[in-house]
Formats: sequence, structure tokens, C-alpha cells
Amino acid sequence: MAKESPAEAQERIETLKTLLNRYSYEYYVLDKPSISDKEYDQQYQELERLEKTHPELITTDSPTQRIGGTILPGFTKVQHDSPMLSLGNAFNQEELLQFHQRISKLTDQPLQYICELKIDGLAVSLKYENGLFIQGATRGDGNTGEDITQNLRTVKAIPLRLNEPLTFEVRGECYMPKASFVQLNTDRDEKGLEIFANPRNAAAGSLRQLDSSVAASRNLSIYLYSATNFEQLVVETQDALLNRLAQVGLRTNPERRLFDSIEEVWAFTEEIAAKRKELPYDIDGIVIKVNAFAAQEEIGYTVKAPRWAIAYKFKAEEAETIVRDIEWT
Ligand SMILES: NC(=O)c1cnc(OC2CCCC2)nc1N
Repeated sequence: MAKESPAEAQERIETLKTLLNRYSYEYYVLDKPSISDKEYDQQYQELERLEKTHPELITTDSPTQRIGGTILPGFTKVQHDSPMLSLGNAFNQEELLQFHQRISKLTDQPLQYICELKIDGLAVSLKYENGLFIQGATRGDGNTGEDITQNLRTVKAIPLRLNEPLTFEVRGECYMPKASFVQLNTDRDEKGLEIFANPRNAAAGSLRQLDSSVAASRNLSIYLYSATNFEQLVVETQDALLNRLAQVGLRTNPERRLFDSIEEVWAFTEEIAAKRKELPYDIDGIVIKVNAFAAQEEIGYTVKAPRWAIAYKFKAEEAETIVRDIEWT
């Protein structure tokens, strides 16, 4: 017979879920833990015990529900509500200048640029309903992706519940931090398993697992960078959107900068190229976007990419062999 009444258990479970989800947010989203792993584990084990005694009180946003109990037979297809666009590329200063000149002709609005690090991972879509994480999918071919909700639920940097009861879709890059990549390859090498060529392939291979306990073991993380139906978020620029996403509990990359000239953008690409090796995650360039949404709409889109954004790509590392990326879009 459980020592607490269902009502007492319910109240304690709610308290523990709120506390544990907050600790997880501090540790994995802010990279600033406020309690020790030991304290976290003690409260996590208390929650597990209470949920075991009162299974009817288990909810989808409980941290104990991040690893699904079943191994999926396959991935179902997901039709994206709006296409997950690709990006045009620029490979040198001249092409960056041409991008600026091209779009300057398409709007009279003053062009302010936001520069974001181009995280080298896998583009994913996360759907939230009334603040609850309900579906995650790969980009796929841009229109149709694969449902990898079970695996994305194991990514601790993805909150199972937002700070606000929002219903919307956010998109970002799921990636494997360099340290996790080195550890994974060391472990695999010791077991005589084939190692991954780079963190992007390791992340793709992890999200492709049908057994979510394998994905859970890969220490993946994520940075979010766009949202659909952001009207409810009341933001008018990309920078304000990123601040708003952070406000509701989502992880955004802090290295972003605003510039009023393409010359400053170029200088930034050189600054980041110089410190790329020190970053704890792989980047393959800088994504440059027109910051104001009104100007983005005026400049518009080509068939498959926004005209108001471009990816400035760094030269591939000489040492790195050019590997075939895992063909799993
Ligand atoms: N890999 C990245 O870090 C990244 C990729 N894509 C975008 O923006 C695309 C999506 C919406 C319009 C352009 N931003 C990023 N930071």
C-alpha cells in the first residue's frame, strides 16, 4: 500500500516535474546548472517511485517519459505545414557583395542584417500544442520529412513543455557537440565499431535510430532559429524572434550579431572563421538574414530558398577528408 494518498502523490509529482524540468532547462538550455547531479538524481528517483506507484498520474511532459518504451518498426512520414527552405550559398567576399547588391534593388527599406552561426547538424521541426511538445520531424525533401518525435524527446535541450501555452512550430538544427562526438568515436573504436566521420553524420545516425534509448545515449543538443505563425509572438525582426524563443524556454545560439553594412558582415565572417576551432560545436559558415520581417516579405523567395538570406560557407578543413554525408534527409 503506497504511504501517500493519490492526492498527496499528485501534488508531489507536479512539484517534482516542475522542479526537474526547470533543472533540466538550466543545465541543457542555459548551460548553467543550479543543483548537483546527485540532487537531481535523488528527485528524479523519487518521481520514478511515485509514478510507479501511481501510473495513472504519469504525463507526457514528465522527464521520466523522455525515453520511449518501444522500438519503432519504422518512421512515418510528416507533411510540413510550410516548406523547410534551403539556403543559397556565397563562397567569397565578391559573392557576398553580389547578394547585398541584388537584394538592395528589391526594397527601399534600409537593410539591417542579422548574422547567425551556421550550425552543422540536421534541420528539424518541433511542433508544440498549448506549450506541450507533440511532434518532431526531419527536414526531408523540404516538404515531407520523417516523424522522429521519439528520438527528439530524448534531446534534453528540447523542453517537453514551454513556459507559455503556445501552439506553433519551431525549426532549428539538432547537432552533436564536438566533445560528445570525440567520446562516441572513442567508445565505438574500443568496441571495434565503425566510427563517424564528423559530428553531423553522428547526429544524423543518432536521429535515425528506431530505438530511442540509443538516441538518448548520444548527448545531442539543438539551437532553434525560426518559427511559423509567429504573429502570436508579436515580433517584427529575426533578432526579436530569437529573444522571444529563448523567453519561452527554447535554446538559441548566443553568437548572433546585427550589422547595418555588408562590409561589417564580411568582417564578422572573418572573425568567426578565426575562432571556429574553439567553438564546442561544428559550424560550416554564417547565415546572413535581413533582420526585419517586413523587408524579408518584400524581398521574397525563389522556388526553394529565401532571397533575403544567404549562407556564407567556410572553406572545408584541409585535413578533413570530404566525406559523403549520410544520405538521410
Ligand atoms: N544551420 C543553421 O544554423 C541555420 C540554418 N538555416 C537558417 O535559416 C534558414 C531557415 C529559414 C530561412 C533560412 N538559419 C540557421 N541558423
